[in-house]
Amino acid sequence: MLASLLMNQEASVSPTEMHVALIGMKNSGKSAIAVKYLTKRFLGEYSSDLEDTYCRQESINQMPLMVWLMDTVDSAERDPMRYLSWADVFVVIYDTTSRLSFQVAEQLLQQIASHEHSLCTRDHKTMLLGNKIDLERYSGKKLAN
Ligand SMILES: Nc1nc2c(ncn2[C@@H]2O[C@H](COP(=O)(O)OP(=O)(O)OP(=O)(O)O)[C@@H](O)[C@H]2O)c(=O)[nH]1
Repeated sequence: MLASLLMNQEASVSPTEMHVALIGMKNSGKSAIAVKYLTKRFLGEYSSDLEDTYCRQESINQMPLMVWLMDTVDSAERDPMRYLSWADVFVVIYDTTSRLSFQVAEQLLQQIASHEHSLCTRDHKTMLLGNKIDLERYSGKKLAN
């Protein structure tokens, strides 16, 4: 998923670094996705309630690209500008078995769109990512139409 963002990124001006913010409702799987990107494995145990930023060096067509990944925490008390003013790429994550997490994702997409229109001239990319599809498949739980 992040690799495809990187491939798209190379089509524009070659950047030396990229800021990616993982946002979404609590428990949607942001930390799991960060851990998977960083370690290439799905780990059941990790600390997920801390907000942190990680980096990983990628190589796209032999050009180095430093990817900074902000694993955010869903908290009404924190200022969304911490990621809105920072990220080049927003990955909005929802849990495919939770309608509420999809509604939160919709609100986040609106928040990003209004930030882009009113405050920010930088070019962003935004991706909506449905997570936990394994649960949807095996438990039969899925969002109603
Ligand atoms: N079955 C399944 N479980 C997942 C998946 N992704 C995450 N989980 C589990 O869902 C729970 C929440 O995942 P987290 O990565 O902590 O979610 P989060 O969005 O970072 O949560 P906060 O940091 O509290 O906002 C954990 O128990 C994960 O192991 C997935 O793709 N499939």
